[in-house]
Amino acid sequence: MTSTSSEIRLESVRVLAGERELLAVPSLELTERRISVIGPNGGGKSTLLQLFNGLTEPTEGWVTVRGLDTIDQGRQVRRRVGFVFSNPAAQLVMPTPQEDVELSLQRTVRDRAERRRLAAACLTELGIAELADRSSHELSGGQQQLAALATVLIQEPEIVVLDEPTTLLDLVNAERFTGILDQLAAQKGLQIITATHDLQLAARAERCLLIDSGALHSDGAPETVIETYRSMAAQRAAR
Ligand SMILES: Nc1ncnc2c1ncn2[C@@H]1O[C@H](COP(=O)(O)OP(=O)(O)OP(=O)(O)O)[C@@H](O)[C@H]1O
Repeated sequence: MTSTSSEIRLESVRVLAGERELLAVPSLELTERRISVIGPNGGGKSTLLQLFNGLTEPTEGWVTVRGLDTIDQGRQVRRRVGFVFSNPAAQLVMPTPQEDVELSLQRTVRDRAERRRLAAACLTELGIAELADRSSHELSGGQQQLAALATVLIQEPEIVVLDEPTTLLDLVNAERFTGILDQLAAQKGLQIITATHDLQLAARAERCLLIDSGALHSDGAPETVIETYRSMAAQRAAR
């Protein structure tokens, strides 16, 4: 895995659905290792995240990842940017976690025995070796979330984007998952970008973005941005 810092840039971006504007970001540059994205339901967090690997195409403007255009050079971008969805079942398509992780290696590792070895090592590193050959459908939401993360990490992305990764996790597993993200950023040098309603998780980032009504409302140190979000929520609840 790379240990150099990554960089995502947005310039004059607008995302429209028909006439409706879902997101507008005049200019944004993301270089920090840990970034959290918070904000009210429907504010545009997922839309923003999906711009980072070309899952969503900007209607206007452009998005680049380390100089690569997310649409024109989408394949190269997706090799660098792994995406973990909030619903892990969407990411687990094979009968078992072991097979799913092996599948992620199919294009890059030709030897089947090597794929098997690497997949097992990845599951072990995430502490879920014992789940390798269990039926994915029978795993708990939290176990599925870790298996889904394994299918992304095995591809050695430089950037990992996670859309509400801890919603299915109990306190112990949320804490464990968060520890794994900390480690990936600190030890492996990955850039980790997480959209979350878990403000404790959001606070662990170096930088926090507050997205509201399709716009970047606030951007800075997590404690400041989270405080802004709390005040905004309190005002709206009082209306
Ligand atoms: N494909 C689409 N077509 C039309 N509207 C969309 C589409 N995807 C999202 N939206 C709308 O865009 C807005 C932003 O949605 P988005 O999922 O980005 O918000 P979010 O901040 O991630 O919300 P949540 O916290 O509820 O997950 C919402 O009003 C949503 O209904």
